[in-house]
Amino acid sequence: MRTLLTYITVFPRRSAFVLIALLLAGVAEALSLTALLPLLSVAVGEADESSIGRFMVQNLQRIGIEPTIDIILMIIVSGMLIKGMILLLTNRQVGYTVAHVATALRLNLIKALLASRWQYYLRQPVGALANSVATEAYRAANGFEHSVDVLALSIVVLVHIIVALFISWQATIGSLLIGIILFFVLNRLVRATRRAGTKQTHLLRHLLSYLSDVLSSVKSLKAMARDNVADAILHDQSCQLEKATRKEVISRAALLALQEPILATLTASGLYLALVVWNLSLPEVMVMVFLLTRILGVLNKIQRRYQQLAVQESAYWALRTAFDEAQAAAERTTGTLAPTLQQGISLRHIAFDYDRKSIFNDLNIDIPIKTFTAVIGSSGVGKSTLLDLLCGLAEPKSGEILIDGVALHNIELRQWRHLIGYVSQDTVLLHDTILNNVLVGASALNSADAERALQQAGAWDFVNSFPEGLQTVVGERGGMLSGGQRQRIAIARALAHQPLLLLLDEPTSALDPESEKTICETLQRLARDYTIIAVSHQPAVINAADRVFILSNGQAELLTHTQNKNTH
Ligand SMILES: Nc1ncnc2c1ncn2[C@@H]1O[C@H](COP(=O)(O)OP(=O)(O)OP(=O)(O)O)[C@@H](O)[C@H]1O
Repeated sequence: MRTLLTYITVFPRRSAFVLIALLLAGVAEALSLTALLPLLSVAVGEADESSIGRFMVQNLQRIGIEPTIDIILMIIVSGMLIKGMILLLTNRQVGYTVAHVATALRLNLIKALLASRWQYYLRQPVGALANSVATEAYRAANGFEHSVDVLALSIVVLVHIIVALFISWQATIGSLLIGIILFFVLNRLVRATRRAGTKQTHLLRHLLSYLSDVLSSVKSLKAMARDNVADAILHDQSCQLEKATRKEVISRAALLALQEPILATLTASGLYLALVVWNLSLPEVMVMVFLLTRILGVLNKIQRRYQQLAVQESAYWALRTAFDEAQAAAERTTGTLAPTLQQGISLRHIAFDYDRKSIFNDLNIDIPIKTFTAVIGSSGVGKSTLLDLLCGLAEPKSGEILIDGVALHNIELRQWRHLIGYVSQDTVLLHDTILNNVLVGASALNSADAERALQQAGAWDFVNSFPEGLQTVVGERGGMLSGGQRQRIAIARALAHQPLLLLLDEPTSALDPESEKTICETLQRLARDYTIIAVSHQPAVINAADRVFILSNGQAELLTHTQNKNTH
């Protein structure tokens, strides 16, 4: 019930549309079948005493239609045709709505995740995210369909009951009692399905997070013949998932199989009472049988839909939890000022911790514009963290980052990031063309910008030598290119939008000396117009830089030229 109400409040307009459409179809069916049986029996002169039959005959006669057999049959057929038409339109609307709900859930989650704090994002397993976006969103959208269906069918059963009460209140009450007994007897199966659905959601998340981790490191695992370790764990998780799926299918099949015989037994008992114990007339019994089957048929349908909802709802709640958590971890954007970079960047007394691990305790760095600064230091000292602080992916515990004298927390963060070109330590390209890899996320740029950036990054010669040129597809994670080629494409990506500040994390670690020299010359040339900060261990980069900072003990020291020479 909670899921049903939540769906309706989250998607009120869509729910109302679908509900009305399903209701119209259901009510058309209820009226055409339930009300026309007594009408038919009145028309053929059977002793049907029901008020609704007489009421309908009188009304037909009032508008000049004599309720003969052929007219009545035509009315029944027309009623069913109208119902069919309404159902067709309804199903179309339901289809559109399910697709819309799935898309909305996906987009909301992706948006919330991308807007979350970097530290939060880092903790999210990629496979679980892929699972949320792909399978959970689809299952949750199906859950939406089932929940609206349950609601619409409940209203239809109410219409059936109201019409039926006019025909025979005893038969109606009897049907309802049987329906309620059936509902409680079989509800255990619905609960079992819900448990299986929740388990499936949980297991699928684990399985897919693990799978994506294994797939991203498959090369080294294969090379060491350790792929069987992954296989064993994946096999175990897949078996558990299979078990949960089996339970769900069994509960679903059991509900379907048990509904009919239990219904038949209860109906037969009712008939026995009616015919033998209460000695009711045959027309009365016929009406009673008809009502029993119709009302119980709809009640059964409700229970089956409810069971389907029970399987799918866990996907919705898992998705909702992921969305709420991502929203709670949204990046705080306190700043409103438009950024400029005409003087320089200063870090003043910066302290920064990861949980309880102190990385910086008193970091002071000045970076004038149009300079090439290299940052060195032993592994794990905090070089990448420094870049994270500069682009606002991490926030200092205390101290200030000043951009042209303005504190970064007073600057509009997205505008500041638009001024940055960033090359990360691990170059992972998209499985797409070189052109799209360079222009990704910058819709205002075109192939001329990509070509210029590739030339600046020293990548144009090899790109141009490919038969497909810019349209060459680079393979999964850029696997069809060498490490150095991938790195140069990543540098081109950072240069494509002509940023003012270039942040490079080990930009030449995968390059041969010749390519490294080209990149360093490029960086020196770019430093005439841009401000460049490069984290690196490579002597070539350190030599090319105008200034070198060494990080140690949570602080930074500017090396003199002689110290610089001595460090390598
Ligand atoms: N998201 C994180 N959560 C917790 N600790 C982290 C996180 N990222 C990095 N660290 C820790 O902070 C320290 C500094 O990490 P950082 O990546 O900045 O080092 P680095 O100097 O760039 O290292 P390397 O030269 O090896 O790339 C490391 O000890 C690392 O384990």
